Amino acid sequence: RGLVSKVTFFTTPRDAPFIRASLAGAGAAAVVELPFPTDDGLNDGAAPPQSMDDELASPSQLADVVAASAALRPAFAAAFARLEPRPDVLVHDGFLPWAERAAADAGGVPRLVSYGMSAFATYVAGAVDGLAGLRLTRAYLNPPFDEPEPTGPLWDLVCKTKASMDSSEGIIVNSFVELEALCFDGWSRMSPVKLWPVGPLCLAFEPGRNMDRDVSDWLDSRLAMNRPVLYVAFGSQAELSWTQLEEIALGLDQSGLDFLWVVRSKWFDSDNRFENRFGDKGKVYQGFIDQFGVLSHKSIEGFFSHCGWNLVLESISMGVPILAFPMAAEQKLNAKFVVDVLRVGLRVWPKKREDDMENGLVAREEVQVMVRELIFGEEGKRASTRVSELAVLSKKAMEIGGSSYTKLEEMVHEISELTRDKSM
Ligand SMILES: O=c1ccn([C@@H]2O[C@H](COP(=O)(O)OP(=O)(O)O[C@H]3O[C@H](CO)[C@@H](O)[C@H](O)[C@H]3O)[C@@H](O)[C@H]2O)c(=O)[nH]1
Repeated sequence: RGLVSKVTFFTTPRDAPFIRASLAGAGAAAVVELPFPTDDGLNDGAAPPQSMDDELASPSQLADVVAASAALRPAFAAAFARLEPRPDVLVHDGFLPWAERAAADAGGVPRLVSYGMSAFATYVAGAVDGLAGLRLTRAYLNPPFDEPEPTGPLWDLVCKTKASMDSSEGIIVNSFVELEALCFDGWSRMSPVKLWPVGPLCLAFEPGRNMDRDVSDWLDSRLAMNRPVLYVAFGSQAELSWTQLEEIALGLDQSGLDFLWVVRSKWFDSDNRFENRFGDKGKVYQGFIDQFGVLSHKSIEGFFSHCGWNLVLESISMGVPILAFPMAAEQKLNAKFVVDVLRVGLRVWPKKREDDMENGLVAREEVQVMVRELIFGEEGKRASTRVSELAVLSKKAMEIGGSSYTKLEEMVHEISELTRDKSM
């Protein structure tokens, strides 16, 4: 929108087509590809995935993927040094802490860190003080963060990430002031590094551009019959046991609701135990779907999901209440925020069973009762009203003069001042 004159994206050849497609029509944006080195074993079969979008990637491999990405630093530094004119700012993902040294080596280029989590989770990760009216226990954290003295590769990664954020000029958050006001206030009391909420970024796009015809036809048919649809998707990285998948399948089937369920390819075994299983009421989709498009469809009245932060924002932006089934990363915190703070959703709870004492299963009865409560129950109705209000606020935030638009302007202005001061 004319705030920045030139942007260069650095990415790997694997992700470049996706970045280019997203930038179509975005004007002065260039893409530079940085291939992974081939002589360090990264490309052989035993190597970790090179992206968390990889079908093989699991949350436990995050630290491996990040460590592998450090091999890109020499190529990045060389390409960065060749940029003309010299860049005013480097924006990098929070999970690339090696970018700090690259920026220092390039003569101290100021950095902004783009961090994928909510302001709430970002605040909790660094906070000493609690947030008023909110009770959190270690049960809302996943290993190793629920330990009194965490250790291990994930802990080390989070410490490095935090250090690179603390030494940056600011942190870009996909959120908006009105959604997490309490957390932005709490953060500004705790840290001199500014948080810049410039989202929900999904609203920069028109939803439904890449909808599969088969999916939109099926959703249209439900709308025509006035049958609400529950959308079910647990993200690309969820690791669900067969037993748990079966409980979900039985619960959905017994709920009598119409549902669209996106499943990972690896969940399809040779028996194809999900395809054609639910008849006309349950559509199973295998692979990557246009999720934002699905959420924007008028037939969708609830989202049963793992509560990754991006989908939480997409669901809120489209006014769809959430049934939370948090699994990995900071998803339990997101679920807490969605259910108890924003009050735009409900949550399923695992039941301890003798055969699964460690994690407990979310049982079919729980699934059946809670999906119906979300769509038809009193609590679901309240969540639906509240999420519709937040959907309006989210769109206002992204409009010209809205809070996220204004924050973006302020951020660019501050960085320009900083570079001007440095060059004087
Ligand atoms: O078939 C699919 C699957 C995903 N998506 C999109 O991909 C993104 C997925 O992001 P998110 O909802 O945050 O889920 P994860 O990929 O699981 O996110 C990881 O990263 C998030 C922060 O960036 C954390 O909040 C999560 O806990 C962590 O699992 C969203 O925009 C989805 O709409 C699709 O469009 N189609």
